[in-house]
Amino acid sequence: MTIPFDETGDASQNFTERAASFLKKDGAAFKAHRDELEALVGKPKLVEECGVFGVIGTSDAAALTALGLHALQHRGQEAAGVASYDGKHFHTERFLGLVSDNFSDAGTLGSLAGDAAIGHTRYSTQGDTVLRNVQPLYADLDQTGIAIAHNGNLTNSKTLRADLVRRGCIFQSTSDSEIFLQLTARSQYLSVVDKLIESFKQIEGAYALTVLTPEGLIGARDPVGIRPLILGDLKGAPILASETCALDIIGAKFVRDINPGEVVICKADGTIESRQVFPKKDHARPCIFELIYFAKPNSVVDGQSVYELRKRLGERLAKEAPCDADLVSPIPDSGVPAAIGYSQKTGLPYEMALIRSHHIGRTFIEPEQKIREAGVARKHSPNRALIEGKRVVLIDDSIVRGTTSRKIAEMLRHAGAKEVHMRIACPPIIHPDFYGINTPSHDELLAVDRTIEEMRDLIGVDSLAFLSLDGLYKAFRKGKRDDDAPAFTDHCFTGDYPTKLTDRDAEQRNAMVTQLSFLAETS
Ligand SMILES: O=P(O)(O)OC[C@H]1O[C@H](OP(=O)(O)OP(=O)(O)O)[C@H](O)[C@@H]1O
Ligand SMILES: NC(=O)CC[C@H](N)C(=O)O
Ligand SMILES: [Mg+2]
Repeated sequence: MTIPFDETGDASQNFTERAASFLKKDGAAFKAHRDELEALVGKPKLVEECGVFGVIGTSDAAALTALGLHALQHRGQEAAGVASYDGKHFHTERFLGLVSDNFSDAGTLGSLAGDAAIGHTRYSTQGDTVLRNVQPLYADLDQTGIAIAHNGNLTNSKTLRADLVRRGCIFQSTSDSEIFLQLTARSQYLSVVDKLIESFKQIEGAYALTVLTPEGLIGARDPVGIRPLILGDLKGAPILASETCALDIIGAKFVRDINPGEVVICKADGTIESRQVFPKKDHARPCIFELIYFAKPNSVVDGQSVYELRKRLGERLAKEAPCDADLVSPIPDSGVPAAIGYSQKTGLPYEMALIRSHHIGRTFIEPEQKIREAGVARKHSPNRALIEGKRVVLIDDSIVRGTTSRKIAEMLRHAGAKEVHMRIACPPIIHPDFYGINTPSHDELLAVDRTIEEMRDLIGVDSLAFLSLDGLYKAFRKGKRDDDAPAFTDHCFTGDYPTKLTDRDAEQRNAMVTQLSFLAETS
């Protein structure tokens, strides 16, 4: 079988060996950079939005899962894990660090026996970056087992946890995702699928799940469809993944999105049973930030090309906020498609004012501010020869804490730019997120309680403009935002949260247990 990842592979090796060697080559440069960064700022807690994957009914299930996770690495750089099932036993391997750091030897992949596997790359939202929180999480149930990989964040997990602990449940992690296992274990239903579905009835918040059970590979998406989950097919073997880029790497076909509130049960013979466990909605309300930042540009999310959507954001931005400048440059990587759209619409030349190191990942999803700052400084360097004496308009997808924009503006000025302007391809982010993007507090967000002029001054640019909310919806071809039934989960701009926020409300009333565990998180 020749698939995109191993066109240059060694034909004398088996599939697992080729997958391991591909991951090893790809990981070496990244690892070198991580070591360098660690020497500079101390040991980082590697962190990043999670990616999930699952496959059933094929040999090499674990190797395919590791490749899928590698394609989803942009969603979580903190930790990675794979669980497999061989018909009798579950096997798991979970590590802190990148997929390529830990799944690049055939021995590790080979120990994950069976024709079904799931995997997870982690960007932590609840629970520190320690091994006990690394997914897939596994639990023994009555007469069977279950392994689970969760993308998203639950908004009532602390409340449920406190209640379960009072009733004698023993938690093994501080991750919100363990709630699925605890509630599933307590259900009186006979089948694992029914037990799991019963757990969903008590859970609030965002989840896209891949779950491994002896009854099959299960996929589930929360009733709103906040986080993405797709179904694919590899020569009759069902695949579940966060994004289509994970199908491309293994040569699998896209079948369809999993619907909000839907559970699919995939069997080893390729059959797929679908259950709509929450009322069917006309459309999902996916998190708008997936399209703006999280998803890979070559992915297709809810039927739309992420690259094309981001280009349209740039075109719309050009219409709303033109700029008198000599050149347009992206803040790479996520600013690139919008900058292309902005350049094409305005006619200003598209140039690279910043050169991006290929050995450093995403910085926003790093867990600590000092790592984020060092990351931006080492990831981007100015293209002095191009920008000296020029008026530059920089395009980025978003400003969250302002770490990137502040550093980059300073960098371009030092490199001799005559003017530095900034255009942002989404509105100001003024509300925290509780669904899987780690911005749970108002205080961290640059745009909270600041005017555009105050932000401009703080960032240190000559002018600053953001895309309007209407412009965002129009660029995504959704017309004007329908306030009664918005097409997206867009609370970061509007404050309109699509689920209850039980834990947040309890915290505001000071009615919440804040110390989840008495075991030090370093253990
Ligand atoms: O205002 P901030 O808190 O800095 O966050 C916003 C920045 O972070 C993201 O980039 P990141 O480096 O994470 O990823 P990218 O390489 O995909 O652009 C995003 O694209 C913005 O550049
Ligand atoms: N970003 C995510 O999807 C995180 C998943 C889960 N809440 C965790 O912290 O591990
Ligand atoms: Mg960026």
